[in-house]
Amino acid sequence: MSADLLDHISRARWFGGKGRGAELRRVDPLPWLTPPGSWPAVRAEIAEVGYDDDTVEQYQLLLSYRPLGDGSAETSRLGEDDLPQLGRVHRHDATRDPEAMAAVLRAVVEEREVSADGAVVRCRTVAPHPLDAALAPRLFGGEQSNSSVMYGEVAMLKAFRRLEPGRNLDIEVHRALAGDPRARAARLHGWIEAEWTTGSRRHDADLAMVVEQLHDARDGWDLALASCSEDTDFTAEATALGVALRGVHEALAEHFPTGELAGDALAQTMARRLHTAQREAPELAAMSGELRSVFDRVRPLAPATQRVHGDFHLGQTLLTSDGWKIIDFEGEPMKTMDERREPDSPWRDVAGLLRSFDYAAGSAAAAAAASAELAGDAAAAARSAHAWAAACTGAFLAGYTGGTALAGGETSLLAAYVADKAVYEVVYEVRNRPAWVGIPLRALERLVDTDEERGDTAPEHHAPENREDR
Ligand SMILES: Nc1ncnc2c1ncn2[C@@H]1O[C@H](COP(=O)(O)OP(=O)(O)O)[C@@H](O)[C@H]1O
Ligand SMILES: O=P(O)(O)O[C@H]1O[C@H](CO)[C@@H](O[C@H]2O[C@H](CO)[C@@H](O)[C@H](O)[C@H]2O)[C@H](O)[C@H]1O
Repeated sequence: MSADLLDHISRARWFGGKGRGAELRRVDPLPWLTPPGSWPAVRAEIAEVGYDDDTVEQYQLLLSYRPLGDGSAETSRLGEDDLPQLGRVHRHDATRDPEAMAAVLRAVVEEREVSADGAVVRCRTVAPHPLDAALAPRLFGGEQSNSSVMYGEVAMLKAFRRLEPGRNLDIEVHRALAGDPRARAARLHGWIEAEWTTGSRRHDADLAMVVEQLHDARDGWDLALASCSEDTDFTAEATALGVALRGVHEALAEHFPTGELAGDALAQTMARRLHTAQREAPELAAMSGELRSVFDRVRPLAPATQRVHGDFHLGQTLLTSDGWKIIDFEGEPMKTMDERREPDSPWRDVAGLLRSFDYAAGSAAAAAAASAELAGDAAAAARSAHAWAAACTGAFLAGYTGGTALAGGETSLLAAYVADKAVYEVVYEVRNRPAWVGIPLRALERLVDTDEERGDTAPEHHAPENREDR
């Protein structure tokens, strides 16, 4: 196994196992996506990474190989190798090698299906599609957990890095919603799937998806943070985002199974998540009694369930020339695939976005406090940021509900999901961005205080009892 591959993985932005004692156990090459004799030769290779705690993860390496001295760019070069089929070659990260990514698109457009040594890779398209092998590839340089490449102004290919068995959730949802005008999601144009064997184990996973490229797409988080920092009105955007989420939920409810959740079980799951979270964030213990009361209020309810986004936040929204679009339907990264597929209450997504407005406020207030000019007036900056978030919350809920006030049961459900999401965020921040952990912790403290004062947990809006529980 080549040392350059471990180096490539451990430095990559998409590698989730940093600092966990990762060991590269094996690398299994899949069949070539390119025809014999063509350069660069491109294929996916599956890296199995093991950790100290005995867990194992599989990552996709998308690699291209070129003859030595072919003058190719050094920026994408990872190392050198001797391959039986190719001889002495340079190995490149294909996602940084435009010719390689052009070859990948050609394989998709031609719906190529290749097999070797018991492994198979199938490229699929969804008709009608605008894909054309001549579209020029351009690496997407933004923040992300996979690797995306844009093709002309038409399509985006997202190569999944950490592989999960079976159908990828993003593909599953985009495929189901394709053509539904309520969906506010990019259209699915194609995907690449694979099956292979390691030892006696058979694996199957999706390697990549190709979707419609959204134009003039501005990231919802960036827009909201800028608006909050400058204290401009974001309520029209928030209302439109509520309308967009409602459309997506209506479409998801039609295309995936629906059901009902026992309130008791929901309260128990949330309480269990809180209990587990306290191991990593002992600060939660001081408010766990009050938070349990918030969860207990959903016990008498029987909320309707359906497929939801599952990890909805401003970073999963894009404001495009065609209005708001919602992306990344892969659910919460800390849940198992089965958990992420489970029908859930749509209030989970509503709560996710409310938490995101609070994050924008927390982040803007922290930046204001840190800036020299405003240091003297940090409390005023925080008040203004929280007033901004409260206005966005009201506007978003109005868009989502069509202006109908929430019923008591809905208010309790929403408050429980808001608290549950903030508990999740505390753990997420402890693990990934310890400097941010104060944002969800302060939100939980406020929620608990408000709950004690009011005897309920309405997130800053009225809740007359005039709607059925959804
Ligand atoms: N269909 C699209 N068209 C244009 N840009 C997109 C599209 N989908 C996602 N993006 C851009 O890619 C970024 C990462 O997308 P995301 O689906 O969250 O990737 P990841 O799963 O790798 O984190 C988004 O923030 C957005 O800027
Ligand atoms: O986008 P991912 O699916 O990887 O989601 C994870 O990371 C998010 C951070 O990038 C995290 O979101 C939290 O921080 C956001 C600001 O950076 C904020 O808008 C969200 O409301 C907050 O939850 C998300 O929770 C996590 O699953």
